[in-house]
Amino acid sequence: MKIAVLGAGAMGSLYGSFLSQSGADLWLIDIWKEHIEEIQKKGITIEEGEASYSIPVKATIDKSQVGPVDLLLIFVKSYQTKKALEDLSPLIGEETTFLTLQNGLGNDEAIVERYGQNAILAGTSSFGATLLGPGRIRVAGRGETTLGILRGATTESLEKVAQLFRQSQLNPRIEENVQGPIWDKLLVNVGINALTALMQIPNGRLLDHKGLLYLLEQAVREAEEVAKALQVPTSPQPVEKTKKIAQVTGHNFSSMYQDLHNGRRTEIDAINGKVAACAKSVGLPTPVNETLGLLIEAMTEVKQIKRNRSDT
Ligand SMILES: NC(=O)C1=CN([C@@H]2O[C@H](COP(=O)(O)OP(=O)(O)OC[C@H]3O[C@@H](n4cnc5c(N)ncnc54)[C@H](OP(=O)(O)O)[C@@H]3O)[C@@H](O)[C@H]2O)C=CC1
Ligand SMILES: CC(C)(CO)C(=O)C(=O)O
Repeated sequence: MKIAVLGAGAMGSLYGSFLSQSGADLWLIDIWKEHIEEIQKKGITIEEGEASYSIPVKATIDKSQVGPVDLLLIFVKSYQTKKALEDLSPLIGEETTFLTLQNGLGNDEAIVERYGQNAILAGTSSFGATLLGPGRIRVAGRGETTLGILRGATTESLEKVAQLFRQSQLNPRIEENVQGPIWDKLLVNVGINALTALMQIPNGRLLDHKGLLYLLEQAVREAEEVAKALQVPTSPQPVEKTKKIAQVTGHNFSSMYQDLHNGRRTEIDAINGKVAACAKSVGLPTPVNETLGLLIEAMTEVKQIKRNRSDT
């Protein structure tokens, strides 16, 4: 199978290097020249626990070098998705299947809007990774990959992708309705990410303060009500699950904390912002999610974080 990963950051490099070990013809594509040049020279260097190892992977900034692929895995940040989908003609043929494992809502819609004629898969990843520098990532933890059909794909093609993920130690789990796990993950991010970013605290500290815990619970409950109204089959007890994850990842800094800390934009629009937007469409109030969205937006301005040329 010929595969391209668009967005070779923390997660793209992790998935790309693992998938390449299954023998797939795999390409990493990114806009960051220095990173790609380092991968071309040394492969992806992975730190995991005390171990450090390198996996050779083909990498390029030039899509025309790759040609049409069977599977295109999108791993840019959610605010980069629309722009990243613009110029994919060298990679896309009639048989190309898209796959998004990005966080938040709206990535799948953006792919459907532009490439609705192609087969599209979606899912979630509970692996964790950080980009350390050009050609180098740290795998923070291994988890599982949920996979499901969004549009146009056959169960055979989904199983073929799952089989490849199995061989690549990416622990796939096929889901009948993939919106369920996408929202399950969203509910956790809704409760943890913005609050930790605003307070500049690790995840576990949310549990130590009555007020923060209240806001976490309210944000998740509001989003749960929206999911119910939209008839998304989420798992039970999302508030308890979110608190448990805050506890288990107690010393970790959330991705939104890290983005703000590193002077980057956040995925707030695809997380709390999208919950608030979906709520409006079904006539539900989401005051806590709206407030968190406004505060992160203000913080982004206060820190004078600029949009990249790759963002929408
Ligand atoms: N990191 C994690 O542990 C997890 C992340 N996720 C989700 O996965 C997604 C990716 O996250 P992550 O890997 O951390 O993000 P990163 O920012 O590390 O990686 C994204 C990469 O895509 C590049 N990029 C941007 N636009 C384009 C484009 N048009 N074409 C090619 N490459 C482009 C970026 O370059 P530049 O930096 O120059 O913009 C960057 O190198 C997000 O939705 C995130 O929420 C999900 C689970 C865990
Ligand atoms: C689960 C959690 C909150 C872990 O930090 C996460 O997914 C994130 O930081 O984006």
